[in-house]
Amino acid sequence: MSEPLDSTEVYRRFQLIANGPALFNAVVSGIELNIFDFLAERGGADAREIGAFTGMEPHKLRVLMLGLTTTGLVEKRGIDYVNHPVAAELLGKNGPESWRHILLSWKTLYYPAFARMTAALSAGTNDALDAIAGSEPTLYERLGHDAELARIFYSAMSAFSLQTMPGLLEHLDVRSTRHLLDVGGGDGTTSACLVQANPGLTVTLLDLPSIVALAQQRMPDVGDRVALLPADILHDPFPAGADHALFSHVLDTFSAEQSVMLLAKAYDVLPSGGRISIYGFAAADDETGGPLAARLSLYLNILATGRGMAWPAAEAVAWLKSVGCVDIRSAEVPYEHALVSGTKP
Ligand SMILES: C[S@@+](CC[C@H](N)C(=O)[O-])C[C@H]1O[C@@H](n2cnc3c(N)ncnc32)[C@H](O)[C@@H]1O
Repeated sequence: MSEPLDSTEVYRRFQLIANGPALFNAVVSGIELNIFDFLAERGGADAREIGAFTGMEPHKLRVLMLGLTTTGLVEKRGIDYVNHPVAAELLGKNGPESWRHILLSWKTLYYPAFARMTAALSAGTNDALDAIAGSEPTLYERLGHDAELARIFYSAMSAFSLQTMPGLLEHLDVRSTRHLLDVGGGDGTTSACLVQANPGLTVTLLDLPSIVALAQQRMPDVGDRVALLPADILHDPFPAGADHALFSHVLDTFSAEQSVMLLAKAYDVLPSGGRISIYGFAAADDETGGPLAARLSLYLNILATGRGMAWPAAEAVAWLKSVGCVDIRSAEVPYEHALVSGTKP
């Protein structure tokens, strides 16, 4: 006898997906109302105490706590609510690496755009971008018009970079690197972590002028070890002098043709023995998952740039080969990431 459908994993996942937008927003409300930190600080609290803290009307709080306990992120023990260890770790702390920044940015930028997915995919353009001020073709360029949106976006980007940094620091081989080019280095989170972890290393970060200005404000003090260079990486030449080029979470925002062109530009300015590393979300090579890669790929196509995806690692390997690299290595890293590196002979 076949298994009843409602006891299958796919059915359980279907229910989670179908009810997901409500539960996602309940978690965001928990963040915005500081419920996770309140529970973290106190080790737990009952509805009356949470009500006094949030100022919420008891019935509305009851409904919100139903949503939060349904996610499993908050547990009920007797009359007390406590954070599950996952909530305590990812949401209960308010540092720059917190998942709070990621969820708040998904609420503000991603999910309004996802409601327009069919139209954007059918049109073949990132149509959802028309909700963001400006006339430029990509989200990154339009963020230059809205300082608050840029802050929300880069707080999330930085949090994700910090969440995935241990994988990068463990697998990126910079033992023989003197000077690294951080291509599309964003707000400098990655550059700063790399120079802090590798005492002999200096970095030149390339990004759009408005993002370089943001990096100037947001980067921790790393002395003169990170140089910031405003550039349009598609059109401006790459500076000479580096012996390693890193593309961290960058090629996913470009088409395959543009990615190969960018890798060739990096290859051209590197000396013999120089390395190119590609780091980022990677869909499974057979393109059947996972969720982080699928979400990012959809977001890129309907909103951010209208192209690109969480490229499978096998594709990045082929690109490096096509520009002339040898000794190409690929490592799977947590958070559905891959690091693919090659050497210029
Ligand atoms: C997803 S972010 C990655 C940031 C950083 N490398 C990291 O790993 O956190 C992609 C970056 O590429 C930059 N970028 C996109 N198009 C660009 C262009 N044409 N010229 C320069 N930078 C660009 C964006 O401004 C953004 O900072």
